[in-house]
Amino acid sequence: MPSSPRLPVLPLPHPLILLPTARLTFPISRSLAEAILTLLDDADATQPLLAAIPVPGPSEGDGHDSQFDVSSAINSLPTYGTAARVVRLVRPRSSSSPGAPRQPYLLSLHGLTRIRLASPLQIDTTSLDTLPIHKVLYPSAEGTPSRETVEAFKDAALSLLDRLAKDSVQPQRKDDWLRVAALVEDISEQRAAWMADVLVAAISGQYGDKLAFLAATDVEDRLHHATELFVKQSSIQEVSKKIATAVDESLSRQQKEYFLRQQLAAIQRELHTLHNSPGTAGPGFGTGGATSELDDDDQADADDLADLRRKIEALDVGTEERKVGVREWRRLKRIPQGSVENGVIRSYLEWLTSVPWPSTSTPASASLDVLKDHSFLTRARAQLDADHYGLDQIKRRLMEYLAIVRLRAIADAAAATSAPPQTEGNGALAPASFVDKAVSTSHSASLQKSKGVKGPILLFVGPPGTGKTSLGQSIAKALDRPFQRISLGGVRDEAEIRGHRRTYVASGPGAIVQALRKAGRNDPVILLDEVDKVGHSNFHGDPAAALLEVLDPEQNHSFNDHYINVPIDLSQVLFICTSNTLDTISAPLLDRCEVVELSGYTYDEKMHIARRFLLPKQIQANGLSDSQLALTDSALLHIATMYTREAGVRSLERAIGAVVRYKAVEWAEHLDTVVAPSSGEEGTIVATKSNWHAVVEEDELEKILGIPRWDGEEREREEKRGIVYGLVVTGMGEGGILPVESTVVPGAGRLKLTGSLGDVIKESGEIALSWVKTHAFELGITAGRGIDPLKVPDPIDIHLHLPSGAQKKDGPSAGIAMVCAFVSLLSGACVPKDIAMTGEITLRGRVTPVGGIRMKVLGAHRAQIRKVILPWANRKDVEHDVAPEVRREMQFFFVRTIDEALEAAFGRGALGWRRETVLLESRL
Ligand SMILES: Nc1ncnc2c1ncn2[C@@H]1O[C@H](COP(=O)(O)OP(=O)(O)OP(=O)(O)O)[C@@H](O)[C@H]1O
Repeated sequence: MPSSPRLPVLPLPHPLILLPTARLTFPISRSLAEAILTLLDDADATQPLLAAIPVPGPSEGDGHDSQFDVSSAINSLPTYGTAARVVRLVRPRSSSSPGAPRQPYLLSLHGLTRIRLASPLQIDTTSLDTLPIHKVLYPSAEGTPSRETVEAFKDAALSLLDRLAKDSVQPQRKDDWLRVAALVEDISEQRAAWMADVLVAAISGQYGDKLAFLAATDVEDRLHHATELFVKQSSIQEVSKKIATAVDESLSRQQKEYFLRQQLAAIQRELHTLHNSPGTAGPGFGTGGATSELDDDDQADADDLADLRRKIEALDVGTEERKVGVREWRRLKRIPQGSVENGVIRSYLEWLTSVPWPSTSTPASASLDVLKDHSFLTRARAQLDADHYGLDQIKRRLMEYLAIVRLRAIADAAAATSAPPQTEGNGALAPASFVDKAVSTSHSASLQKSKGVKGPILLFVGPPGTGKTSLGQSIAKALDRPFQRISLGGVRDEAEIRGHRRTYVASGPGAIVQALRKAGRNDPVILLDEVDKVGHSNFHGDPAAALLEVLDPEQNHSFNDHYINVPIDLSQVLFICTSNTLDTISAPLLDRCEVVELSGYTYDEKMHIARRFLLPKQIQANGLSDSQLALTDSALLHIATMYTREAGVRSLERAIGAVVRYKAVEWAEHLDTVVAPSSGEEGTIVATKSNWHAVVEEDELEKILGIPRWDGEEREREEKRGIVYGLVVTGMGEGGILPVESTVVPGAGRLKLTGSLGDVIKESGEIALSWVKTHAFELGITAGRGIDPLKVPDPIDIHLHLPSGAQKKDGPSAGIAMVCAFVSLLSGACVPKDIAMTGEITLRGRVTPVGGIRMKVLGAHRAQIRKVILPWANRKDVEHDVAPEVRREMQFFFVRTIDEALEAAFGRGALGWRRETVLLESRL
């Protein structure tokens, strides 16, 4: 070790640092190189020594020698550094071309030992051309570190070396680290400090940490610094390894999948050419070399993509749908084929392009031509008549509706033609056309149009099978537009109408978009079936609110399906709603609709419908002809009255279908038995008709349809104390009769009500009993005024029951039936079994009007009831709504008070009235 206390000082450019035992090569300026050359010359044979002093950056400066400041040219250097031997100075090669930049000189130093500058030194590090000679001190000889410090150092060093060896990709490097680890394990305590210098110089670490390590002259201190540095480096190494592995894994999975798919495609191509080459019949492929469209996946895929591209190109430039289509197409191209994301985007694009946008749908002129035609209304009427029997009022209403649709469309078209001409956009999907221009399009024109006056939205209300759906179909046929039906029964989730957002797995568009796609036009007739059964606000959103948006002419020109996520114009769609009842339809929805009531058919109408529509339809559907099957009128009526008792004709159609099928089987068996096996020609079938019974009589029906369902109903209906018949409308909108049964049980004057009754109907029961109690003396039930008939002579309870206990019942219209039941029960008089009644009562004894009269009267007629007691205020309903043939066959009593109702029910003088009553009877 040289003993000279003065050495030339070389500041190392930031962030270089030279530790004892390490070697460092770095570029220096020409002037500095010349200064070092002079040193070399002076030193003769020996290699000259330098004091290599690190020049810290601003962040590291303060920790050690605070005078250092890189921003100024004159810097105070730290007072610690390394004595280094100049190993080599490389002169740059002179360049052949004159203008080329000169290569720098390269200086190699070998660190020997730590030194300290005897006094602080100020130096200009930016323009250094001489090496200042300065007095240096060699720190005192190193001592031996403590055992614990050395152990901690070894542990940290070994774990770092182990990690470095593990993470090394090159085997040679791995071996090197392991060899160093072996050395560290065997190192003695005296050599630990030296080992620390070697290791810290060899690994990468933070500059600040290394500076601190260099500044530590005390051995113990130095080992602590080294231990810290190793621990820190180990964890950095571990984290970076983890990140690298994670990134690597995800990348390699994608790449692997991509390569495998490519290979698979290549193998399939090879196999395909192999099987298609002449003379090679592939084993196990059956068809030999024959090509099947199922084999050529690649081609089909390419065709699909080309088709998709064409469809996007067909969208109008500047429209939202086009912009989204183009954006998604670009994404599709970026994502590897076969990946999940690719499939998701593709199916989205397929949906997007299959929506009938104004630009891609049938031109509006086509449907306008139909409407403009002078014979439109006549043809529409003919269509309605051809599809439906009767329903005169409804057909008249529909004709009005169609006339409005026509006038509106013609007025809209006139307004559109007087608007300024539209600019046509370039439809090609060439890259240049991807730049969407803000051109006005036919889409925006249609948005404009839709702001015109709106026709009403029809709502057909009626029991099942009364022709609501088929009326919708007839309207579509009359308008020559596609018909789509959306069933809303049981829809609880808004997404079923509006679609799921694309973030959902397996998301898709809602019912409206699906119907539009099936229709293939933007102006179909869409029937929203069973709007009364759509769910209301819940945690799945509010389907009723979504429906409101669809039906609201102010909003539906930009309907937003969550999946498609591009506003869709529904203003050209004709919506028709159907429902069984009005009770459960939300008020805002009802507000947007115009109600058309279909109450049900009389037996007479059913006979006509059956003969003209249902029977021919079933005969044709079952492969027979008119000459092979006929039903007598009495047989048809028997089916309608004894096997079905519904407002509509669906069960009737089903029953007729059953009869036709039975006869079809008989006909087939008949053919088998009479046609000789040798004569299998057509002519022989005709010849056998002579002994075939084509006509179905009434008495055959039991054999075919089983025991009549309603046979015993009339017989079972009893004229019994405490029982009267009320009139009801079921939840399906169907009218009918319902017995009101009451009986006396021992008790304490209470009223017991059963039969799934709601609050309103229970209150009716209380009112009825109170009225009867109040008038018990006048009615001859009690011997004196003020006597409670439920307490005197014996304390009793009254139990009132409405059968079909599983069905919920509510409403006030059973009021008079309950009064009659109580009066009958307490007086002993009976109400004849052919009388049914409906009407709400008040405590003062008035009878107030009720709803559903038409359905109730028709239901009563079907149930063979011939006398009906109704509130006086419902007189007009009967006159207007009930068919004349039904009115002719029935007797109506319109009553204003309970007194009148009792007289009508029990008959004049049947009750022991203790006062004069006035009966206002009216017969229609
Ligand atoms: N007036 C009629 N003339 C001819 N056929 C009719 C008539 N009314 C109903 N039908 C026939 O009855 C069957 C049932 O009718 P449809 O399906 O339209 O009933 P709906 O009222 O829509 O019932 P739902 O409420 O259950 O949907 C159809 O085959 C229809 O053609």
